[in-house]
Amino acid sequence: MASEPPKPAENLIPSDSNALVQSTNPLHPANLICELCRGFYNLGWVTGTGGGTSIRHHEHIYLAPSGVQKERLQPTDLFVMDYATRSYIRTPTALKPSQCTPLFLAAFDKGAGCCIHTHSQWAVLVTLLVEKASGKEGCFEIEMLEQIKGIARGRGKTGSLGYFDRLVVPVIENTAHEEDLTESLEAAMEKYPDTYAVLVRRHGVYVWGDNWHKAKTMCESLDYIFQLAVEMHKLGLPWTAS
Ligand SMILES: CSCCC(=O)C(=O)COP(=O)(O)O
Ligand SMILES: [Zn+2]
Repeated sequence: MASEPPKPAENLIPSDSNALVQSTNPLHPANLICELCRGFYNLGWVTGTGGGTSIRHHEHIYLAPSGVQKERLQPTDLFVMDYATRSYIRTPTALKPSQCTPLFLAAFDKGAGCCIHTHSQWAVLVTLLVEKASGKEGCFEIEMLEQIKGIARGRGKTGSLGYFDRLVVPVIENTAHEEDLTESLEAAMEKYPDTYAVLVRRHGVYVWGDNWHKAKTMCESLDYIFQLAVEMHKLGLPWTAS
């Protein structure tokens, strides 16, 4: 998806490679990523090209290009990676894969089927408030909100968090380059094995789930909670009882 109209010879891809991304099924990952990114753009989650989403479909990883307007993605813009070998089996001409690729792969290595990265302003503001409250390292913690029930209990566990459960989302420090976040994201995943999200200070959030439906539900629930938390803070209301 170049910003200028393509020259006739550009974006020519062998037809067998196109078969990986062309389907009349709206639930095909290539169609889903385009539809999801349009929705995420309208939520302010992937503004100015940042953020995005990736889906694992059996042995294939579907990835958007880097630095493109995510709301205008077409299925033929997508990269496809073989998960086992980490080699690209579809590479659109003149495009680079998302800088978030190693972070998405970290989520897939934990069993995720979909990972969403947003630059939501609510997520960014929450990381600033956590910084203020507890110094450099920290977690966003909140309890007694109905929407917490939108978050799964943890990997290998059944069901969702309950109203009286505390939601804990680790915060990692931002880096100059997206891919350099990978090590600290993986460390946070190890330290908080039940988490489905990691906030990135002054940057946004990574949210993953067993499939696109669960990842989207949790991302929406978290964004709602982050917004509420910012408003609660402005009103002087605490996020937790203790
Ligand atoms: C304004 S985007 C800065 C880089 C970034 O944070 C990001 O998420 C990039 O994602 P992409 O998929 O466009 O490589
Ligand atoms: Zn980002």
